[in-house]
Amino acid sequence: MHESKKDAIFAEPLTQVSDFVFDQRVVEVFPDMINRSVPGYQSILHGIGQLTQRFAQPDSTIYDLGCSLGAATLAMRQNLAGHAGVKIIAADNSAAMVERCRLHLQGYRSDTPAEVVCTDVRELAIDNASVVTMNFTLQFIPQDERQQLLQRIYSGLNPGGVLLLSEKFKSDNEQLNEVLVDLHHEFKRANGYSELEISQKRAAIENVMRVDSLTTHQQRLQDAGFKAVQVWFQCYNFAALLAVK
Ligand SMILES: C[S@@+](CC[C@H](N)C(=O)[O-])C[C@H]1O[C@@H](n2cnc3c(N)ncnc32)[C@H](O)[C@@H]1O
Ligand SMILES: O=C(O)C(=O)C[C@]1(C(=O)O)C=C[C@H](O)C=C1
Repeated sequence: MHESKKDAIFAEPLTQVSDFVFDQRVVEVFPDMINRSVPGYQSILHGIGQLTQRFAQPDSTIYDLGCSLGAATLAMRQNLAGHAGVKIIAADNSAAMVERCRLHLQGYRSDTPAEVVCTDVRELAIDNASVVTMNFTLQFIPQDERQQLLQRIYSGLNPGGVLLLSEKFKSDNEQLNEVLVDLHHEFKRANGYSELEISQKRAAIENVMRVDSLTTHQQRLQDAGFKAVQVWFQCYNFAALLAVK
């Protein structure tokens, strides 16, 4: 995944920055983009693998919602050897992502079947699930539809099943939020992004990626019915939560 082309999508000055879309151009540079943009991305993938090994139930389905190129699917699949009757359904509504994801998964051998479907996750039936992963996807769903989606995920999970939810978030404290945003920008600078790239990317995602506070996420998960919720990873304004049914 690290050997992808370098992300230079926002490197040149744009007269008008359009809303960010997961199109073919993004597909080509996505592994580089996400590794240089999300602090702890590789650690989160590793943790998703570990948690999947623990919580996957025999003869159940595992979901990767907003799978992009299948990084979380691969992390989960590598940890499912010996889990009988488990299959993975990975879903994304970007046709370009889905096409490349299918090719990518073919490059790895596994006994766990993985199907990649091109659909809006809000339309996907979730059933007999033991692990549902949303690795930086909920943030792209309109805020007023997030509760309903979480509710559907909860209903599709078996007792003891888990939701693995990773999100960029904002702090409830305005001053400390600025600190977190600043540390994240420093991280991007250290990874070779220029001020122009950072500010143009920020403008591009502003309207399509609305972030909530961790308090809001925790409250929603509780309201959906999850009996236990735990943050298991955090770096600056990026966090991963484990919610158990
Ligand atoms: C930041 S990427 C996710 C990264 C990926 N999960 C990983 O671990 O590498 C967000 C993905 O969610 C997808 N997405 C956004 N809204 C969606 C929706 N309503 N239904 C399905 N996929 C969606 C985008 O196409 C994109 O591929
Ligand atoms: O680049 C940023 O500032 C991000 O917020 C990163 C982020 C994410 O959080 O999912 C945003 C969009 C995608 O390109 C990949 C990563």
